[in-house]
Amino acid sequence: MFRVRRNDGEILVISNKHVDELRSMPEEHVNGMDAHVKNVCGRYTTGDILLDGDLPSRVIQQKLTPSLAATAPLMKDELDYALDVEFPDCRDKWVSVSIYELLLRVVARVSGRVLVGPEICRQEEWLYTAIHFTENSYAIIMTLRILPSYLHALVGPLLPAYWRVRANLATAKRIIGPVVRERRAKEAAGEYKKEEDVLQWMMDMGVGREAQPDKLAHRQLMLSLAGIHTTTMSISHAIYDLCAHPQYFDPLRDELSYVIENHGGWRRPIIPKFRKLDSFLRESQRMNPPALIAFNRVARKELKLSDNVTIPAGTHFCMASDAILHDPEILPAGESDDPKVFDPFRWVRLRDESPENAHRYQFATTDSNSLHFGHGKFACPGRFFASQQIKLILGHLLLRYDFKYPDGKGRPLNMGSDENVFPDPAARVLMRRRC
Ligand code: HEM
Repeated sequence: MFRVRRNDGEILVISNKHVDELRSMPEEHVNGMDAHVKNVCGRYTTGDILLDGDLPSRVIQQKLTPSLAATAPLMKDELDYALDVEFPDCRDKWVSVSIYELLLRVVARVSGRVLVGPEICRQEEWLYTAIHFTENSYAIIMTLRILPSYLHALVGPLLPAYWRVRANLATAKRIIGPVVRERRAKEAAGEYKKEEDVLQWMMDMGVGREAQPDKLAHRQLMLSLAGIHTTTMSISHAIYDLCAHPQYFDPLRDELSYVIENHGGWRRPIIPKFRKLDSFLRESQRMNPPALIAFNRVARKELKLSDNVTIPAGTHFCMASDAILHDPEILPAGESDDPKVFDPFRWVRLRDESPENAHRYQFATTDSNSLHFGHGKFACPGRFFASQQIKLILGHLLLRYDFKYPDGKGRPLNMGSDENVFPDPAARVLMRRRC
């Protein structure tokens, strides 16, 4: 157990042997949202809405995740459109691109189809707002974190990004509010076949204030913050890893082609059958995690853990998710004993080893050692959707394009800011159309 000092406060890093007793404690004792709101400087980024109920998580768990197979064809249609409008013409020639920047807009479009629905997901103003809300929020977070907390109230409102976030919120309300009201009016008139999207499910499941159009718009921005850049980073890392280890292009493409041909094509529920791709993504995330720490929680009460460890009330604590998956005692054996070696099919080999492993070790599976999506009550509810979206997009890219680094270039070093890890967004790769 040790403390990490950030300028805005201390975080206690505790052993993951405590995960199982902590993950099921009531949220009045151990709270994930308190830690998120602190991490995203909620008062200044408007992220404090996360403390105002858990409507998005309920909707994702109860409606989106069970409907993943049904949403896949909608996402596929939006992806085909997005690739046509966003990707460059690279037939018969190699073209240099910032794959991160291209993917950001593709992910905003494809996830938008399922989150905000067909009326909104192609509106340029929405795409701009959904993407820039996160960038403006991080500009606030990273500036304020340089300062001690007692200066935040003074400095926060002086930051241009503070006002840009509020402008993004006003735009989201202006775009989403009329759609909510129109859907409700049509429903009242009995002439509306409900859309199958998160906006509609939030309209249906929201209770009291939660269902107000302005609140729904704000929640949609928070979902953009939770899902667009994170998903883009995972796909970018995977492409950077593939270009650094090009011997894995063929096995992944063979699996994709085999499954598509033998299981009815992209419109059928084939994505869970991409087992090598799943394993590759999990290993890529192990090597390039979203953050060095995870399972951020705040103790709302003093916690007495089973081995007499006491965590005082008010403590922000977390676990060293990156170090855990680089610990040779913990990481399951792979082709090498060295945890620094990238072994993308180690997880699918483990899954094939025994029937009880069949559903373990997947990209979206969390356990006490695999914490990059959190674990337990506050674990990322969107991870199954993210997994589907990443495989859909990456699968299409691998079959449609070749990728490589420019001559003399290799994998760009990851970038970091406090605990967060990012792929270099400006790094360039070359791409060429294959078919
Ligand atoms: C690779 C992509 C993603 C990563 C790495 C990621 C990671 C995380 C992590 C680490 C947490 C905190 C878990 C905890 O405290 O135990 C979280 C929370 C959450 N995630 Fe994700 N996530 C991803 C994609 C998504 C997507 C696509 C959605 C939405 C559809 C989503 C929705 C949420 C929500 C609603 C929360 C709860 C906190 C909040 O509202 O911000 N995530 N995610």
